[in-house]
Amino acid sequence: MLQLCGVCKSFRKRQVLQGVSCEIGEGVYGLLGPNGAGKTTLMRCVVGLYGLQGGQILFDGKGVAKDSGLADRIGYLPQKFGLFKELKVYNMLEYFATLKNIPREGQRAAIEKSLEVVNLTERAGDRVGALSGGMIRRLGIAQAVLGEPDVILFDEPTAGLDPEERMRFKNIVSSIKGGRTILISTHIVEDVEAVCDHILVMDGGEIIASGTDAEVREKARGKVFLLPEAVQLPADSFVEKRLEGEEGTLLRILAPTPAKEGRPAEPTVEDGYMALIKKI
Ligand SMILES: Nc1ncnc2c1ncn2[C@@H]1O[C@H](COP(=O)(O)OP(=O)(O)OP(=O)(O)O)[C@@H](O)[C@H]1O
Repeated sequence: MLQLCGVCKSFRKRQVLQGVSCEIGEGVYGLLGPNGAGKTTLMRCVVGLYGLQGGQILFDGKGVAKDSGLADRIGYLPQKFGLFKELKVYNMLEYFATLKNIPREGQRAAIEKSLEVVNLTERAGDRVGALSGGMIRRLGIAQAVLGEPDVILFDEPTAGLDPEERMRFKNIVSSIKGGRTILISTHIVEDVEAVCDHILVMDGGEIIASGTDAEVREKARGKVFLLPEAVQLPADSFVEKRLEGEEGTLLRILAPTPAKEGRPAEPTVEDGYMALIKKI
């Protein structure tokens, strides 16, 4: 169990995390937020890369910063995953296994397992530089899951991936999720919807909502409408989509008050997220 208690982080005088508090237990958690919300900063605090200006982060009741053995129980895929392009895939994972203090005699089995998880077994002998972008991301995932850590953090794991690779990522998460904590940061709702048991919505350095996908969806209940394109939009509304149908062109909008000439629509998780972010 990870417990974040009033976590504050500043860069010079600029406070980026405004006292983040939440509990992250077993299961898959999606950390959703727009660019600049503070997701990467929060993850970097959890893995101990940043010191805090206030609050604390506890893992199974112990302070993350104080227990040096804790880092070995956390796997992390950073947003920008540094590479040694000249190394072979297997040797790169061997290097990470050593950094993670996996005993020498257990390294081969651990590396083979992680390559299997990400479906890169066949590429173990290839140079890292010869892999495609999607495969490189999978190699990053392989190093994060190496040694089967209790907590795994994925920072924007699907950014820039094609639909097939995004699907593959979701399958990987489903295959490794039992008995551990997985936190996935993204601004793409669709990527967390299918795999996450719990969603944390972050904005302006704060967790502004926390709940299941059904609970996030409910945030937009009574605020989603379909209305003809020609009709004047209600004040403070936000157009989500343009749809072509038998009734002509319709706009799917989020609005704080019922739209005249519009009919209510069933909210999605994306609607709930947008309602929270746009404060509708
Ligand atoms: N090392 C740093 N020095 C100064 N400011 C920083 C640093 N890292 C992040 N910030 C600032 O903190 C804020 C939050 O950034 P962060 O990268 O954590 O957000 P994010 O939610 O991960 O966004 P994105 O989805 O774009 O990656 C931004 O305004 C950013 O400019």
